[in-house]
Amino acid sequence: MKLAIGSDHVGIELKPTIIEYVQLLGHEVEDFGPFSDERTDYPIYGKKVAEEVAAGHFDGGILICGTGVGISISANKVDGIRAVVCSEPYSAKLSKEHNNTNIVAFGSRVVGSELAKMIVKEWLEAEFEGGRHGKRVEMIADIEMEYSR
Ligand SMILES: O=C(CO)[C@H](O)[C@H](O)COP(=O)(O)O
Repeated sequence: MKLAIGSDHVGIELKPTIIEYVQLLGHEVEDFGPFSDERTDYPIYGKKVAEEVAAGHFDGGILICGTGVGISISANKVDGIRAVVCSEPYSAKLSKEHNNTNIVAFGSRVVGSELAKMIVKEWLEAEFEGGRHGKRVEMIADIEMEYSR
């Protein structure tokens, strides 16, 4: 898979470990910043990665901030994005199988590097099941359409 990754100043510490890990799993990954640990604002990077994924330039995205919450909320504001914030691998796996998530997020203040790797691995290896879940994901898109300007 071709993946986009981004963080904020809190998530930046964990980011190289995750980049190295996904490369080890055989994926290609591009970092959309930040590139220093100077305090910054997570919506910048949530939006950047989400736009890249929504445009079809990448197969999926990985986002890291302190909790994973702000950066995933920001990503979810971009049309076509279904970002999940996870602190355990089960939800990561099911979020792909049932909800066809295209971005996984987590918090570097919440999970350690080993748990983060497990979350990423489960998410990358899972596949959308379609069927009854397809209809529900379409219903999410309908809500998005209803509220888009
Ligand atoms: O988790 C986050 C957003 O959900 C951010 O990483 C967190 O809010 C950053 O806080 P601070 O500026 O105090 O380091």
